[in-house]
Amino acid sequence: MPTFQGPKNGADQRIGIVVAQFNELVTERLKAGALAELQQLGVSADNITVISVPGAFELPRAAQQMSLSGRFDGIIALGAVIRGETDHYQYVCSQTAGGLAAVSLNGPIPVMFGVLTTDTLDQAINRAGGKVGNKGRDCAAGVLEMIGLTKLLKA
Ligand SMILES: Nc1c(NC[C@H](O)[C@H](O)[C@H](O)CO)[nH]c(=O)[nH]c1=O
Ligand SMILES: CC(=O)[C@@H](O)COP(=O)(O)O
Repeated sequence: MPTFQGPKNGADQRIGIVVAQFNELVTERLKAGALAELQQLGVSADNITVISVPGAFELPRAAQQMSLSGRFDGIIALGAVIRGETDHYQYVCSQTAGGLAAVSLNGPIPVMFGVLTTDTLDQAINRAGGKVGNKGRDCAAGVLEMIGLTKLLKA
């Protein structure tokens, strides 16, 4: 049975990265991981645009503007939502995830969900280059694959 997997070669791919500033101790590490992986996969630094937003809740709007600009082939959205004392966490997580999913589903290009949603700072750091890995790196590899699939299935 044939299965399709998009190429992970980044040559000529134009990538938008939108990063939340909230918990920047974590999100800067996610960004570094994404940039390192994109470079290793052959994406030119000239083809990467990074923009920052205040927090995860603002990621979907920025991703939508990037998606509709026509200037990108794929988007990586990075953030770190860490539970506090109230139920605010639930609203931020659900609206951020739902908003980014809608931009990816309804827009012309793929959007990768690189938003950590954790109970503690340690859990977030462990997933931003610590012992569990780097979600930014994961999203970088994934966005190239999704771009390849998008182009393959559009053809
Ligand atoms: N608590 C966290 C937030 N909260 C801020 C929201 O994302 C948003 O910027 C604000 O409600 C204004 O619209 N953001 C994170 O990224 N991470 C958090 O842990
Ligand atoms: C995820 C959040 O918005 C959270 O950091 C806010 O903290 P708190 O619930 O203690 O106000």
